[in-house]
Amino acid sequence: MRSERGLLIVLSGPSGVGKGTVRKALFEQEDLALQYSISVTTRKPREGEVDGVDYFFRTREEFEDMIRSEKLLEWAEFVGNYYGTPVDYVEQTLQEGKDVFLEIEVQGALQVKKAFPEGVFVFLAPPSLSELKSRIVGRGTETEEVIQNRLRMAKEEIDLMDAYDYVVENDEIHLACERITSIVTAEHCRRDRVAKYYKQMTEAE
Ligand SMILES: Nc1nc2c(ncn2[C@@H]2O[C@H](COP(=O)(O)OP(=O)(O)O)[C@@H](O)[C@H]2O)c(=O)[nH]1
Ligand SMILES: Nc1ncnc2c1ncn2[C@@H]1O[C@H](COP(=O)(O)OP(=O)(O)O)[C@@H](O)[C@H]1O
Repeated sequence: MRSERGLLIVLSGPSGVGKGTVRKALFEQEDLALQYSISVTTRKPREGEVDGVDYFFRTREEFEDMIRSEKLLEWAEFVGNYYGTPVDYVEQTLQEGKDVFLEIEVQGALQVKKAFPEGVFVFLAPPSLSELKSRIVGRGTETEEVIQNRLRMAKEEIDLMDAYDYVVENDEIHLACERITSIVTAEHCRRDRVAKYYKQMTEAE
């Protein structure tokens, strides 16, 4: 039997570790049936990014309005831009019994943990800091100054690893995906078993 609410899965970790890449690979696995929560950001779209698909691209005024009207489950300012998760989509989708997947930075993940301690928190870790730097540089989307800022933040973020339920190394994309898939499957099993025994106990009362 399946518990009614969906699972909230939060993938976080330092910029450049491969969160976006691993998330895209995970969403190619249809059997997982994860629902991706599209974030709102004030960052300018990169080439090829589409509003409403990659992000909801908004102005700072629009974003601050969303904060004031409590439309965000969490939000953070990251390297000069705002990023946030629309709360209604997450709530509605979990209510429908579907699993919601967030891919967010570390400060936001810690806020979600306070609001949804029952969520599954996964930290994606680089094989090493030098590999992390090569990935950010290799992506070629950031200036040297932004790269230095992101690396500085990465060191602070790695310090917060311990707050997560799981740490998954992103050495190879397919291996990281397999590990996350196993985590989701195991968490479903765990919740289903708890729900089964809970039901038996309440029926026996
Ligand atoms: N807190 C928070 N972080 C987000 C959200 N959406 C994306 N991020 C994170 O913001 C950081 C910067 O994202 P982005 O500018 O797209 O760069 P990239 O992920 O490094 O390619 C990444 O660590 C994202 O995971 C969100 O809704 N909330
Ligand atoms: N396992 C991996 N091995 C080698 N390169 C990777 C791996 N995962 C991601 N990358 C590369 O690292 C760079 C950063 O990945 P990205 O998904 O944009 O990171 P994030 O979303 O965490 O900022 C990209 O160029 C991507 O192709």
